[in-house]
Amino acid sequence: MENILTTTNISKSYGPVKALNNLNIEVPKGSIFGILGPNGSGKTTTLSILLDVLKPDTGTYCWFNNPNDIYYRKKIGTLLETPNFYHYLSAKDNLKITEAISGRGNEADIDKAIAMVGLHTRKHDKFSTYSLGMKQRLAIGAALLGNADVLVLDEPTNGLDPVGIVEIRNLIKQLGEQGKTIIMASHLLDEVEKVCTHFCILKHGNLLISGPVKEILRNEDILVIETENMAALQQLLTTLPHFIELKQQKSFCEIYFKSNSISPAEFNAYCFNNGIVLSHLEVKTKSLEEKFFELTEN
Ligand SMILES: Nc1ncnc2c1ncn2[C@@H]1O[C@H](COP(=O)(O)OP(=O)(O)OP(=O)(O)O)[C@@H](O)[C@H]1O
Repeated sequence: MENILTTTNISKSYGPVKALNNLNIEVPKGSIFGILGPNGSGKTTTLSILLDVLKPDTGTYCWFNNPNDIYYRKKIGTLLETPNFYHYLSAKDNLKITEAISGRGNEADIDKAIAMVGLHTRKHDKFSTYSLGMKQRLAIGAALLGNADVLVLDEPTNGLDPVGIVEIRNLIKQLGEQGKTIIMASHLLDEVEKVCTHFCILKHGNLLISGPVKEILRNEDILVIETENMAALQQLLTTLPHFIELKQQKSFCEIYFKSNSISPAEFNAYCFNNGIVLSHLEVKTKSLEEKFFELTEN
């Protein structure tokens, strides 16, 4: 898959604080790429460098596979902090002002951007009458002006109520389906898991992991089972080469295998043929939360 962005060994310090340490990430075209990390992990520093607001101490980055593309910023819409819209003006008039100040887009783009963020029927209403989610959708609309191919969003659901959060998450997914590449910083595991196709995790400026959400969360298969014959099962598991570990919960247990090593049907048959009857068998995907704590604790 073609990459929209590649970074090579980017480092940045603020005095004694190493905010980024040799960051190497690749963002595939058309992905929704989450930059995940706790407060102070280097997310905003990363976005600021990628948008040329801040210079890295060392390292390089390349947008659109073309290091000589001097117009690349025109193809990137950004939402780094909430824009100051005029409360007494409509969505359309606010975006006209944004367009005039930024020089991005034209009249037709404004209507298109408003339609893309689902504010078409409210475009003549005053900004002050909008819900929080609508206000943030308009901010994303402003980032879309000029028909940006890429959106860079810093914590796009910060400060929103639950309804607003759902609105923004759905909008980001829709824009991804329409072919936009979206790079978003977030400290919410759940958000990244629900919205992103790819992600990386930063901690103290170090990259812990990067790649497709599905692959990272699927490098182990977990089977949740119940049986009355636990002792025999434990004995049997030691004979399976791809068995990793067994975690005993209250009434059931979780069995970890290397990825794609045994299907649930094969495991069930293997148990049955060895005299062990399973009263429950279910496949579990590791949550991003489990993976995150596993990575950050190591
Ligand atoms: N202008 C600055 N001067 C000094 N230190 C800074 C500056 N900006 C950031 N830092 C430090 O660099 C580190 C990374 O900060 P950064 O804002 O990039 O992290 P973040 O992951 O975006 O955090 P948050 O989620 O809180 O926004 C932190 O330790 C922060 O205190």
